Amino acid sequence: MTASQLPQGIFLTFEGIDGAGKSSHIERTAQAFRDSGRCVTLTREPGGTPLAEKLRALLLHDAMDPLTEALVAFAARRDHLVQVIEPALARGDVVISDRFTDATFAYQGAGRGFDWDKLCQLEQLVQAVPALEGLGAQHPEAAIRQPDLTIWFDLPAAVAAERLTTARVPDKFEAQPGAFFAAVAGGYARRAEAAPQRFARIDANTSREAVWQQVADVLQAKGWLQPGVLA
Ligand SMILES: Nc1ncnc2c1ncn2[C@@H]1O[C@H](COP(=O)(O)OP(=O)(O)O)[C@@H](O)[C@H]1O
Ligand SMILES: Cc1cn([C@H]2C[C@H](O)[C@@H](COP(=O)(O)OP(=O)(O)O)O2)c(=O)[nH]c1=O
Repeated sequence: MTASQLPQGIFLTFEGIDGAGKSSHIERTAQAFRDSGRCVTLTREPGGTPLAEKLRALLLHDAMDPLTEALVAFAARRDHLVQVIEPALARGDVVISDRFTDATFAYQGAGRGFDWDKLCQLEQLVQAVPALEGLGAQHPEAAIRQPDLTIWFDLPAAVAAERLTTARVPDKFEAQPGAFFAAVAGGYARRAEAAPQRFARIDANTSREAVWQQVADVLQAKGWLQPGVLA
């Protein structure tokens, strides 16, 4: 199959505070794309490559200042982009990542208070990829790799905290107080406001099936999936 015969790759990210419900729907989303005949690369951040997974362990468990956290997160992202995401998109895969750069803005920016403009500089540096070189002249936002769609599971921090009390042993971030997650949620809202064409907000404060129906409606509205595979 020549390059021109490959399907157009799709880059889809799931975002939201810990406990918002991302993991509960990401595999079902991947399977819906597989059932529609697409190859899927299902991945996560921080992580997705052996090196990025080592950096994940440091990020989730070692004490760091916000700049250090941001640099570790973006270092993991660069390896993830180069080793996994870009090759998968070039093959025409549907890449579904549990978290991406919006999480860095939400957690290190809004949650930890790190400078938003400096995060934008890191975003421009790390997400510049050969496939998009030269596109920035006409459309600056097209100059770097960004998700085609970000599904944002929006949930009040207090509800997320209730869901997590028995769910799992908390990592460094999950052990943060409620006010931290309220700030993180605000960070996601700020990113969504700045890029409304890229974000689809899901009201995650409802039943699993009602959340799934919202996800299915978004994917169907994009024309990426037909109703039959979303049952
Ligand atoms: N719609 C929902 N209503 C109630 N509990 C939920 C819902 N969705 C997920 N959960 C539960 O909340 C916890 C966190 O869900 P998870 O999908 O792991 O969230 P995330 O991946 O965003 O951290 C899990 O125990 C999960 O079973
Ligand atoms: C991608 C990313 C994640 N994080 C945080 C958010 C989460 O608390 C944590 C990743 O954990 P999470 O995605 O919730 O995985 P799990 O379901 O295994 O807990 O890392 C950042 O602080 N910055 C980032 O750039």
